[in-house]
Amino acid sequence: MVSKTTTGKEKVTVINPRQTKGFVHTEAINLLAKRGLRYLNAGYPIHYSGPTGCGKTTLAMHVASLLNRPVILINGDDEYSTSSFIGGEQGYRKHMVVDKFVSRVTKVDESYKKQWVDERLTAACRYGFTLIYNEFTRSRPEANNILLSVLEERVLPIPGMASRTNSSSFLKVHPDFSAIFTSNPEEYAGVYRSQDALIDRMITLDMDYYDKETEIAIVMAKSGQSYHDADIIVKIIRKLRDSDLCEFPPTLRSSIVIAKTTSGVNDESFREVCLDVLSRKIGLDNENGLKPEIVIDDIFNDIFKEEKTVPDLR
Ligand SMILES: Nc1ncnc2c1ncn2[C@@H]1O[C@H](COP(=O)(O)OP(=O)(O)OP(=O)(O)O)[C@@H](O)[C@H]1O
Repeated sequence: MVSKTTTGKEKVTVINPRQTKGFVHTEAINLLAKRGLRYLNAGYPIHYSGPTGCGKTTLAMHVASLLNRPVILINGDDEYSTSSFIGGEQGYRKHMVVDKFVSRVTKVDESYKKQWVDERLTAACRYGFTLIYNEFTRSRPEANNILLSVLEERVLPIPGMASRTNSSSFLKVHPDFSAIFTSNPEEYAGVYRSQDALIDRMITLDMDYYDKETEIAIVMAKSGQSYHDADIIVKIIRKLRDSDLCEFPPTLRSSIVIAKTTSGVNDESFREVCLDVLSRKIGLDNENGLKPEIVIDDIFNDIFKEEKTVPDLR
């Protein structure tokens, strides 16, 4: 889907998004993309908020590709500070003039200048790229504060840059700059509560796991499984997800892994793969005291009794 380039002298990696070949379009996905584009085109940042593995990042990349601008990706991180986003003065640039105009006399004129290096937010604001800030609540709110004026006043304060460039310490945000945020409201470890002022500046579009037909279409596209087998895999995952027996509800990712590592529901390793992928989600000491094997076999029995051909699962 992406090809990467770097912006001029900066070390920032820019992704040139293209329409993905494997990207699945269904009514639910197209509607979320359309809603997002509506606000982005009106100049507002958007925020896809939903549980782990529901498809936020893939959707954000797809929406960004529709904007047809290069993309800069930031993944939220607790270690980030403001300079991780805007950049800073790094190293020196040496300027040397060697003058040999008069024979036998060499004049050397050397000067050193500190060199400003843009980081990702500065590059996106300067060139009008699309910023995808994935899982932004994993960064500390103090680090994210820099975004407040970018999103509202469309200026990026860059302390320290003015002295070097003799220009203003504010960068006017390019009119083509757009921002797409993602976060997981259910995550409680390693995340921060986002400041209200930041949330207030973006349009939050809530996501949930996709509907069954969308999940089947994605599993088929990712694995090449038949509709019949993708349907059964998705049923197993959704039953488990809705059962309240899981410590970590299985996601679309689990369906894709099972579909990609087996030849289908008749594969002799199918049950084993399901157990490998799903046991930790169920939890070894789940509250109901049920062993993962028992939970999975119950779900298999429920699902396969509806099927005409019951595969040999053991
Ligand atoms: N529309 C789609 N077309 C094809 N594949 C998709 C689509 N949506 C999601 N997927 C696939 O589903 C899986 C999960 O999607 P994604 O990584 O976007 O979820 P996420 O919500 O960002 O996850 P996390 O919260 O863990 O970051 C990925 O393998 C992705 O390729």
